[in-house]
Order: sequence, then C-alpha cells, then structure tokens
Amino acid sequence: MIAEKVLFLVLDGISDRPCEALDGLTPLAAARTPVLDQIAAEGICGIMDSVAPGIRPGSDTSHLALLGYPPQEYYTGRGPLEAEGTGIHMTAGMIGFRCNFATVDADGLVTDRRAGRISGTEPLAEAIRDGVDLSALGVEIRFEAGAGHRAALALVGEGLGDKVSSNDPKKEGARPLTIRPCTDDPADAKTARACNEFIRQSGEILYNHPVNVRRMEEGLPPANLLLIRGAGKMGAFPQFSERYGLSGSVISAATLISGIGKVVGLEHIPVPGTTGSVDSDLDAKVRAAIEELGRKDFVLMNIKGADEAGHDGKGIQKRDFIEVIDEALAPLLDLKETLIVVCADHSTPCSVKDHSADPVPVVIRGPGVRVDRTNQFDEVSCAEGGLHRIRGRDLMPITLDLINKSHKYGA
Ligand SMILES: O=C(O)[C@@H](CO)OP(=O)(O)O
Ligand SMILES: [Mg+2]
Repeated sequence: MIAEKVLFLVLDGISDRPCEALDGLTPLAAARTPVLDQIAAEGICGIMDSVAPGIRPGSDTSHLALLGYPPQEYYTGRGPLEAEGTGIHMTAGMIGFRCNFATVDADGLVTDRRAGRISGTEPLAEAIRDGVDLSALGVEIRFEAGAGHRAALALVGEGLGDKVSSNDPKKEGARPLTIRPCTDDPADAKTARACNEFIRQSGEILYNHPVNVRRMEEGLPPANLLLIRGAGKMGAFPQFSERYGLSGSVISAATLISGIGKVVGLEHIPVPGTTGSVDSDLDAKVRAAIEELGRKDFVLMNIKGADEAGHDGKGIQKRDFIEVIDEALAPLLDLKETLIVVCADHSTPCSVKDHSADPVPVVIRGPGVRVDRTNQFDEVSCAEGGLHRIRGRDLMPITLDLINKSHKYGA
C-alpha cells in the first residue's frame, strides 16, 4: 500500500539539551510519551539539521526548509511572513516587520520582551492603527495583533527599503536600540525614520491605554513598547501544489507559521481555542487536522507551546506540556494509511532560552516505510534510527518518494 495523504506535525522547539532540573534528561526524554513512542516504534527515525549542521535556525528559516523552500534561496526576512499570518496582505513595495508587545520601565530599560506573555492585544492593536500617523513621512501603516505577545507591522509608501536594523536588544535589562539603515541607500534611511517614529508614537499610545492601566493595577507588566525586527519585502514562492502536485492546508495558531503556509499556497485553517501556547486546545487541533486530511493531500500542523517553555527556561513545564501533546496525539495512531512525519523545527534548550543548532528528532510512519529498531521518540534514541542524519530540505523529497510522487533523476 502507498500513502496518499501526508501529515507534517511540527512540534515547535520540542528538542532540547540535558536539563539539570530533569536529572540530565531532555524534557522530551523525561516526558511519558506513549503515543510518540509508538509512532517511533512503527516508523523510521533519525535526526535532522533543519538548515545545516551548526546553523541556529529561526522558526521562519526552519519551516521554509522543512517545506522544501531552502531559506538560502527563498528567505527575505521574517517580517513579511509574520505579516501575512496576521492577515496583512503584503504587496510589492511594502516592508513587513515582526513586533513584540514588550515592557519598558521608568528608566527606559526593557524589563520583559514579551510583556508577561500578554494575550488579547487586539484593543492595543486597534489603538495603534487609529492613533499612529506617519503621513508627514509619506508612509502608511498596517498593524495587526498575533498570538500572545506577537504582532506584525507593515509600512506602505514610495521608496521604502528593507535593510534596517531592529530596536530589540534581545535581552532584558537593556535599552531598546535606535533603528538604523544598514546601507547608504536613502530608501533604507526612510524606513528607519518611519520605524523610529512608529515606535515613538505607538509607545505614547500604549503608555496610558486602559489595558495597560488595568495590567499595572493587577501587578502585571504593561505592554508599553513595541520591539520590531525581521524587516523584509515579500519573496517569490513557487506554489506548493504546482511544485509537489499536492493540495495542502496549514493549522497553526502561530502567525509566522500560518503566514509561511499561506505564502506557499497552503490554506490556513483557523481552529478556535488554539493559542500557540501551553493552554492551547490541542484536541481541537488534532481533530481539525484529521478532518482536513479528508479534504487535502497534505496538512502542516504546528504545535508551539513547548518552544515557549524552552524560551522561558522552564524544563519541567516543557516536559509536562510534552505529555499533554502526547495525549492529544492519540487519535493519529488510527491513521494507518497516512504518512505521518513528526519532527521539531529547531531545538529550544531551556538552558539557552533561545534556539540552538542541535539537530532535532524526526520520525516518518506510514505505508511503505522501512521500520527501524528505534522505539522511543527523543533526541538520543532517534539518532540511532534508519534515517540517520538528514537536513530539513531533504524531508519533502523523502516524503514525496515514500508516496511515489518523486521525479526520477536521470533517464
Ligand atoms: O515568537 C516567538 O515565539 C519567539 C521565537 O521566534 O520570538 P520572541 O523571542 O520574540 O518571543
Ligand atoms: Mg520554532
């Protein structure tokens, strides 16, 4: 039998390094994961360098690689992808940015890059859309809230460049930076000016916003600053269906991933109750993926919460959430005729609180797969599997071959 349907399940940032809090195990190894272990036992396992060995990928570059769009060829920055995911349609000349609602203290120091992992920022986004005016600079803005502390900005105007720096100091206790053009091109100078003015005006709007007044009363960090990064113009992406002959959907609360899906031509399927965090309704997500596999050939599903726990350095929370994921995945075991690919997009070690280049575990389970002897889904066990060590960009070709849709190389 040959599988006709493919489920790509990306467990965002699930991969880790040994954690002190877990007696030297990774959260994935420490977690009780009977479902993932059964998938490993019934499949072929390996480890994967999403981009290349030693390269520390973002979720943007890693997901592009996994979908067969190597970032070295296709990446034009995170901003436009994140913007598309929030519903901003990026057209020629627009510059997109990823934004964080963040907290700055009275001394001007960033005390929380994620404003206490705030959620429900729509009223803040609306105030920014209504209040920011960059017309004196010949620029209009689009601004949309994303999941959690995330948001996206696009600048619209004549002669805007995308080679500008970020105001994100990338660590707490530091001052936000001034955005600077990275070249002598006046277009980049114009963008940098517009960004700095946007940050100033939005900061004023956020400072006294009732949402923040209430947060401060409740002892929560206010979202009183926007950190913006990942400037870019939209790239050109050959469509998934034409490239692979497969129709497809993306299921992800994280707007970056739904944005990547959209730009390569996957239909975004929103699932109520999913948050991109550890409180997400994963049962609903898994149900939606199974339903979607009834209509489409390929489904990309991203589960984000473990990555957040890694960024927060919370090993025990990460282990516990992995157990929640595992339970939610149980219905997938019945999909005997579907090719199921499970992997992480990158490692997010709790000890690093950011992504690392450590390779991630990967398993492929379904008809035609040569089952190896690995029966546990974790970083070390998978390293002994039959896929050995592959790159992210190898995953689509391997998948297509397993469903007999690869092209013969040679005559
Ligand atoms: O969006 C996220 O989850 C992370 C990583 O991409 O970004 P940040 O560190 O700004 O929260
Ligand atoms: Mg990620």
